[in-house]
Amino acid sequence: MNKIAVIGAGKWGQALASAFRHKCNVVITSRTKRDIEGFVSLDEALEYENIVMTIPAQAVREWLHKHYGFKNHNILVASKGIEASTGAFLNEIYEEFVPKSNLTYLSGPSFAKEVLLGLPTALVLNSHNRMVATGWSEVFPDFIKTYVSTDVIGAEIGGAYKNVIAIAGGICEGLKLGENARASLISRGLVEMARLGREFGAKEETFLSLSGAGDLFLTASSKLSRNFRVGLGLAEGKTLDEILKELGEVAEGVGTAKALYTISKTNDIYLPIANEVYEILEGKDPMESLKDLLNNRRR
Ligand SMILES: NC(=O)C1=CN([C@@H]2O[C@H](COP(=O)(O)OP(=O)(O)OC[C@H]3O[C@@H](n4cnc5c(N)ncnc54)[C@H](O)[C@@H]3O)[C@@H](O)[C@H]2O)C=CC1
Ligand SMILES: O=C(CO)COP(=O)(O)O
Repeated sequence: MNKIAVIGAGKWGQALASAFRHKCNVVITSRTKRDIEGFVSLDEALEYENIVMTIPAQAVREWLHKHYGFKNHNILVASKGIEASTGAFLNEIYEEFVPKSNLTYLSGPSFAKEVLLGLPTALVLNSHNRMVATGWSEVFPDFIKTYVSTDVIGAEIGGAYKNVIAIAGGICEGLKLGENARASLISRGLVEMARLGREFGAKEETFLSLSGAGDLFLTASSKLSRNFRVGLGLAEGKTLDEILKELGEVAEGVGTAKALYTISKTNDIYLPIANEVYEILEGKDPMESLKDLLNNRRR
């Protein structure tokens, strides 16, 4: 594996392209032409056997329908999110278009900005096909340590869920609720994430490591996180439209909160923090939400 095509030239696509260039020839494409190293047309990118997908979760299904035909590609899915309109996990969507054995999912704490700077990072390659995941692990540069796992659904849930808890983390910070509140929020968020994981057959250990706790601790406590910044904006009383316009980048927690709300109601799974985040995004006052969450009558 020494030639890779990255699809989606946003922050994560460009950071991964630069990381893979340490060992491979890399091209990159996106829906609008960009003046960046290795930019090619989508048709040319789809001729590559090894493809990295960084298209936001809410756009994936439509993109695959419009542009994709399977040609024995090995695909590394690097996006994190759950489809808002259906509650489908990314692996379910991709598996409609690509055989399971050709799919690997990237997870773990990794701000694009730090990867671009070559700072030490540890990530997990999750696939039902351990050999394919190991193949991907070999193309990462030395500053990125990689682990291989077969818990695809655990990684999917960890990567998507932490974005919603990161919004809650930003709200907590914006409302100046203190460090105690933040630690409680993050640890109860982890419990919630693992509870959902159990329902879908994920392994408990996945949530205790990079794909769960690791990514959650990072994102729910840092202004580098776009989702955290959405929470800060909500605490300041800005509308979601204003916040997303200012952000100018994707914040997957917004769509994923809606998906989790649907999953929680449909399957009767108790996900209190995620559901409060969804209600805040729908207009509930964050302070009211907080009182509801911290009320001792609720468990
Ligand atoms: N930025 C980061 O630190 C990390 C991001 N991710 C995940 O990677 C994914 C992408 O994030 P970023 O690149 O940071 O976002 P971004 O906002 O910087 O870029 C998104 C890219 O997707 C493209 N895009 C948006 N809608 C599209 C559509 N309908 N069809 C085709 N292309 C479309 C945009 O043109 C842009 O190139 C997200 O799922 C995010 O959660 C994962 C790990 C780290
Ligand atoms: O997934 C990420 C870090 O692991 C990026 O988080 P944000 O999308 O919130 O910036």
